[in-house]
Amino acid sequence: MQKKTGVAILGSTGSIGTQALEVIEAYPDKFDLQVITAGKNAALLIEQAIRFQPNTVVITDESQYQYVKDTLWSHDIHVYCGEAALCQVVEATEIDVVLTALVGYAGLKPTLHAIWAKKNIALANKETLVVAGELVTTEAQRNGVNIYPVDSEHSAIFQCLVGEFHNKIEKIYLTASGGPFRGFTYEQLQIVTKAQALKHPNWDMGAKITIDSATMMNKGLEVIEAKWLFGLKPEQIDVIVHPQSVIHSLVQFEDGAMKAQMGVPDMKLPIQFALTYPNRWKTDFPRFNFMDYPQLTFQQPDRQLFKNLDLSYQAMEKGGTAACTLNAANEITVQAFLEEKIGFLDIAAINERVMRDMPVVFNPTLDDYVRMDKESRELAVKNISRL
Ligand SMILES: NC(=O)C1=CN([C@@H]2O[C@H](COP(=O)(O)OP(=O)(O)OC[C@H]3O[C@@H](n4cnc5c(N)ncnc54)[C@H](OP(=O)(O)O)[C@@H]3O)[C@@H](O)[C@H]2O)C=CC1
Ligand SMILES: CC(=O)[C@@H](O)[C@H](O)COP(=O)(O)O
Ligand SMILES: [Mn+2]
Repeated sequence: MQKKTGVAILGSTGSIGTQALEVIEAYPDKFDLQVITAGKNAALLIEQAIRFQPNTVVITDESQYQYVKDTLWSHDIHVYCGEAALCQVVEATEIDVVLTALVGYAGLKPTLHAIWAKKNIALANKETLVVAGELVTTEAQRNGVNIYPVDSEHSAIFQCLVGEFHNKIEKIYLTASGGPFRGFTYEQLQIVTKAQALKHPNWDMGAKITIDSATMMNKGLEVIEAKWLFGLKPEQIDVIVHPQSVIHSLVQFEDGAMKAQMGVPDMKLPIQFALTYPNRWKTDFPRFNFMDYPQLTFQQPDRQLFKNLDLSYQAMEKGGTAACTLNAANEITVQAFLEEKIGFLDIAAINERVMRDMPVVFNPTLDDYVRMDKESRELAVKNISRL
């Protein structure tokens, strides 16, 4: 009998995490769920732990540790809490692959620890590569670790590259839905609400990425993610708005041939492929029906109105800690928008100011990233208080 794949899911209570559990549940004889973790949602973590009986659970929010531990006392499950625990639990011998489904900068250190422990990574947490792509990809190479993309666009590119890894990429096109505010004017964007911004036209996702999609920062983060995953230069990465989100992205090779990967917008397929590469396992995921999509359309993104996309290209061109700064500012401004402390257009405006005013450290160490993340957050908070 073939050995089961030992899996750790960091962020099992989120949108990607819960869908990953559906994938795991469909193959009980092939996956061995070792670790699940949550930020604050203790109730769901407990429910998942009882259902899936992993070896270990972590609740990052320390105030909920006793509750989780007491509730799971009769189960043979290790319970830990805090950020440091995330970095430790990924190192367990039984784990083959770590799915990074937590959101934001919090993903960086656990991912690095998993890489240092020589675990393959199924990467949903794009911020890890945005913040520290240089360090993370170097460490992955040094440790012989594969990083399999989960993000739908990067999974699409990766699927197009299977059997083509020896061929040179001329260019890739990342498709963007354009978000809920595609086609809006400046005046309209001035008065959009949090509730409107949280309504993505095609995908049901966590709050932070949904706001990022609305500001097109998500596409900017994905451009940087693609640079590191596929070793591309900025001019080899283009963004095309495709409102239907059916073509998940495209690769153009040196002979001019283009390959695209398409399907209904459903994250379970990219999650599963990241866990089963190079194999495809039979699923009952929804199938594509051409008659549901009589027209697939394309347009240029509006880079003047959706400034975050350009800021991401600028950060990528600058290199060093520039993207770490942009990401930090964006995490603060998105949270402030979600708390209704700033308006929609303030997000990109403050991100731009923080990028302009923060120095850039080149050839950064992990300590440099940690410091620049902290200082960039502080500067973003200062900018918000000045509004
Ligand atoms: N959702 C999607 O379809 C897609 C998501 N992604 C990327 O995947 C990642 C996850 O996104 P998504 O699932 O939507 O996000 P969610 O907000 O739905 O879930 C985030 C998860 O991370 C946990 N978490 C949040 N903050 C922390 C923290 N500081 N420390 C530890 N754990 C934390 C949450 O725990 P809790 O809820 O218990 O507090 C939850 O389990 C993001 O980087 C996103 O950009 C990429 C492509 C598509
Ligand atoms: C599902 C996924 O991968 C998201 O990143 C999605 O692509 C967001 O949509 P936007 O194209 O609107 O950013
Ligand atoms: Mn995506």
